[in-house]
Amino acid sequence: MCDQWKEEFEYAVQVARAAGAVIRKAGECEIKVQTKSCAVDLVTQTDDRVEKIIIGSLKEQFGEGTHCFIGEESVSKGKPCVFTDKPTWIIDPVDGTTNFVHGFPFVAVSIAFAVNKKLEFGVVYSCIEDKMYKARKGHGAFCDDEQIQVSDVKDINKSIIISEHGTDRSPEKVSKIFSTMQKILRIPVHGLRGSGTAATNMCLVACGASEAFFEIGIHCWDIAAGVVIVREAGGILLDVDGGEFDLMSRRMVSANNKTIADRIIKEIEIFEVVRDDAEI
Ligand SMILES: O=P(O)(O)OC(CO)CO
Ligand SMILES: [Mg+2]
Repeated sequence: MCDQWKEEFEYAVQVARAAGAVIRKAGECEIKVQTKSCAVDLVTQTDDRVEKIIIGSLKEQFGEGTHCFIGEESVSKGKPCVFTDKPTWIIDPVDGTTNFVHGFPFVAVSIAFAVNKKLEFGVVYSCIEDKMYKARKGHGAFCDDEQIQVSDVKDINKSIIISEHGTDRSPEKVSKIFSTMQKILRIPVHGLRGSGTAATNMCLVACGASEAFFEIGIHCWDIAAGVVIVREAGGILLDVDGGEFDLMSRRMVSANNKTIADRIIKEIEIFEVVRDDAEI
């Protein structure tokens, strides 16, 4: 029982590594860029190709009938984002597409697996850095073969906090995002950072480089794998209002401990986003 999903986990690590190699190679050639929801929400042929490779490999290995798949590019092409109790793979083939397009060197493959809507394991392959972050429920979190742990800092004044700006440039949202960031900077914290990939940001919390990462507007595929990695590294997940974390809500605070999380939550200006599992 304790080794349940071990085979799936180990296969996911292999698939993520192979997918990362495809992304690295594609980055050496000319990248054709298209847009999705708005002018700054970018997608490339590599996103589509890598998602097909990942889902194809998983289907071949574990059968199409029993497992479900939520993939960023499939959903953006109209596949409903339905999260059921069935074994479900949640995949972001290229997290940090904008970074990939610009050659900004933080791009990750994110693969998570959930059963009964509970996340069982997560794999984040930061493929330019060649770092494999992975965690299985109850088995700890690792970067390559080294076990990782969140930072033990409790004093917000000694923290580095991560957040991102997202792709929604409506004046109201941009103003709330920057107002929150200003308030956090003025606490003061040691610094505000953002790698451009939510999956990598969560791994930076998991390995103790940052005390917290929060964002409103991220998607389940950006963070699902990171959620397991942060939890297994000893960190916590909360909603931006301090309530229970909900993977489909597009709102998240991940932190090394509750003291840091609560302090940040006090400053977050919340704005509305449409849930990932909303019926459209
Ligand atoms: O590059 P992607 O997959 O669009 O994801 C972004 C946020 O949505 C970075 O995490
Ligand atoms: Mg993403």
